[in-house]
Amino acid sequence: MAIQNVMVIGAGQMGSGIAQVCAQAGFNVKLNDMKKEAYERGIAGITKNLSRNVEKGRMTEEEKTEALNRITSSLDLQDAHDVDLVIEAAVENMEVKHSIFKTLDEVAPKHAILATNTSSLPITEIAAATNRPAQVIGMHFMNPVPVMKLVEIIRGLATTDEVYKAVEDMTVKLSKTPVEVEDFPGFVANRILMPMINEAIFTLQEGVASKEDIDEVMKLGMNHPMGPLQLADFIGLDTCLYIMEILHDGFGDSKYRPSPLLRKYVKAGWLGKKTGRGFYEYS
Ligand SMILES: CC(=O)CC(=O)SCCNC(=O)CCNC(=O)[C@H](O)C(C)(C)COP(=O)(O)OP(=O)(O)OC[C@H]1O[C@@H](n2cnc3c(N)ncnc32)[C@H](O)[C@@H]1OP(=O)(O)O
Ligand SMILES: NC(=O)C1=CN([C@@H]2O[C@H](COP(=O)(O)OP(=O)(O)OC[C@H]3O[C@@H](n4cnc5c(N)ncnc54)[C@H](OP(=O)(O)O)[C@@H]3O)[C@@H](O)[C@H]2O)C=CC1
Repeated sequence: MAIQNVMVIGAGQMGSGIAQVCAQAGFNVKLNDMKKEAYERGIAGITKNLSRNVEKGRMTEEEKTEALNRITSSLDLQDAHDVDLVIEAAVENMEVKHSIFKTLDEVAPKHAILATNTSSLPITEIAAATNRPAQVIGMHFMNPVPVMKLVEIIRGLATTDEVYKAVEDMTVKLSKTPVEVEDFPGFVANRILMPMINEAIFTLQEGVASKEDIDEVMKLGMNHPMGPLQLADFIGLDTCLYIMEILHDGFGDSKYRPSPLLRKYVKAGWLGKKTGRGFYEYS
């Protein structure tokens, strides 16, 4: 199954990173979002990252221009009519993903693979919105996409070996390392990472230490590159809350209950770095 034309849905922090690495690897990319401003923000971030690569001698100015020329803007899902692979990276919400996958199933060519970058939502349930569940798969990149090596690949109940292999090959072409994971709440990455972040938020809520000190303990004590509260801000507190709710619902175990402080911040619109304020403030 040859993949050349890719559509990435959602030009936020994950979608723009995915579009960047696909374009750098030689794929033609349509970067779709509902708003032109979101696309423009996404492409500005990609341009900045590629310019940094040129400055650092990792690519030439010509290669940068070629990569940018491979990315085109899309504001309409109908543009999926000629793609081989879609990687959906819109908001972490089942209703939104169902609606996107339903439309994609109607529009995309019969052979096209429909992948989702969901952090935690069941692939099998997303696939059920389509008439091609055999061609639906999870392709879970890590943030920041251009830097992080891992992609969790998650099969839905019906995903075929051929589709798995095509996505695995594509991941290697993107210079990433694929790891196969079963369709279980939070997969592997977030089943382990997110309870740690949630526990750090409970630790803050209970006044055990300041946010800076909680982060310092994990950075200096465990050699984590970022403390858990800084990482939560980086991921997005809305996404962290969605993931905890999926774990809580999926396992029915109270150990996954989201911290009330996390809920409060999300209700306040303090979503982390992307909104300028979360546990920390960003200018
Ligand atoms: C929620 C989910 O579903 C799954 C997830 O993704 S969970 C989140 C997983 N990600 C992590 O855990 C990230 C943890 N943090 C880190 O690894 C590091 O702090 C970091 C890579 C983000 C930054 O590294 P750092 O050494 O602290 O800072 P810095 O020196 O500025 O950056 C290192 C390199 O990464 C690049 N970089 C940092 N942020 C970047 C971004 N957002 N986009 C592109 N490149 C970025 C920098 O440009 C720099 O590259 P050079 O080699 O050109 O210098
Ligand atoms: N943040 C992280 O660390 C990681 C996130 N993920 C997953 O990636 C996905 C995206 O997350 P992230 O990039 O952080 O989120 P962002 O909020 O940064 O970006 C999401 C983008 O998708 C847009 N969008 C929302 N609905 C639609 C739609 N129907 N069609 C097209 N675009 C849409 C949003 O527009 P608007 O803002 O206008 O709503 C926004 O521009 C989520 O499923 C998340 O769980 C996976 C790995 C890591």
